[in-house]
Amino acid sequence: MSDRVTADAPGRTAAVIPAAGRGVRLGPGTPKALRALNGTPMLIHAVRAMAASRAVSLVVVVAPPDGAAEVRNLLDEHPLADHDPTEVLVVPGGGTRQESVRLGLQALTDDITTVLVHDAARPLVPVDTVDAVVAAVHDGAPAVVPALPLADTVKQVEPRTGDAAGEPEPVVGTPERALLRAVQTPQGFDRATLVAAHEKFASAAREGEGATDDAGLVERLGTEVVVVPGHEEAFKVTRPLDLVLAEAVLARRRANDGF
Ligand SMILES: Nc1ccn([C@@H]2O[C@H](COP(=O)(O)OP(=O)(O)OP(=O)(O)O)[C@@H](O)[C@H]2O)c(=O)n1
Ligand SMILES: C[C@](O)(CO)[C@H](O)COP(=O)(O)O
Repeated sequence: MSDRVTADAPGRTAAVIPAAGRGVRLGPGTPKALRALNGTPMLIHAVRAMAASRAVSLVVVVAPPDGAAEVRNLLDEHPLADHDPTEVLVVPGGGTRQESVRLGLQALTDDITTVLVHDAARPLVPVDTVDAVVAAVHDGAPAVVPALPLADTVKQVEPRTGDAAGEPEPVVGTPERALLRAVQTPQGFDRATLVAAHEKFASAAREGEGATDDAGLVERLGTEVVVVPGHEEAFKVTRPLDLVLAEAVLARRRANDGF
């Protein structure tokens, strides 16, 4: 457990964990957040990653819309350590990530002033990254994202749709890589800023014009978002090969730490 961030900031810090996705890109099966990594559901790893920060005293898990009871049972079967005071709530999610986060925000207690939003699909984020995000919010940034430089060159293309789907896509540009960052979670926010963004743009999600991350909504408000260093182990489990990588990271941790 890190001691970089202590509980002396004004108000409490909560983590909302959207875990309501199906995991279509991972392939058929159990909803992604409930699939096992080293025998433990991905969601449990993500909850433990948030609870590892001494700053986080409340976790709100956003379950699949019809899966809140199953997720509650799973959490009860995998309790946090005896001395860990973190409270864990479960609420049902929505049809998009944005909608799920909005529903999770509604479960926050009044004394929460700082909110992290962390994908269940990023189960291995190290506590130092969590604490760096919290520290930046406590230092006054209304919105903070952890991010890494890109390893690949990125091309902007003209997507092929309809009858042309599958045909080669014309390249229309190459953004300067040094100016790009691959954004991870947890993203951290002043609570009022994040809630205002989600309330203002709630209908955008329903109309297919939602944001793929929470900071994107805050940007639409015109509020500054800043970047802190992310971590390679905070990668998102999206496709089958990511499961192999996640198991390898856990094996390396076991070998290094004996946990
Ligand atoms: N309606 C949704 C969709 C996604 N998520 C959550 O948002 C996070 C990031 O989404 P992603 O990795 O895209 O997960 P899925 O939507 O499950 O994946 P896919 O797009 O492959 O179906 C995940 O923790 C996922 O559970 C959510 O809470 N509610
Ligand atoms: C929030 C996020 O993980 C930041 O990189 C990402 O945008 C989630 O995207 P997805 O489409 O839900 O995979």
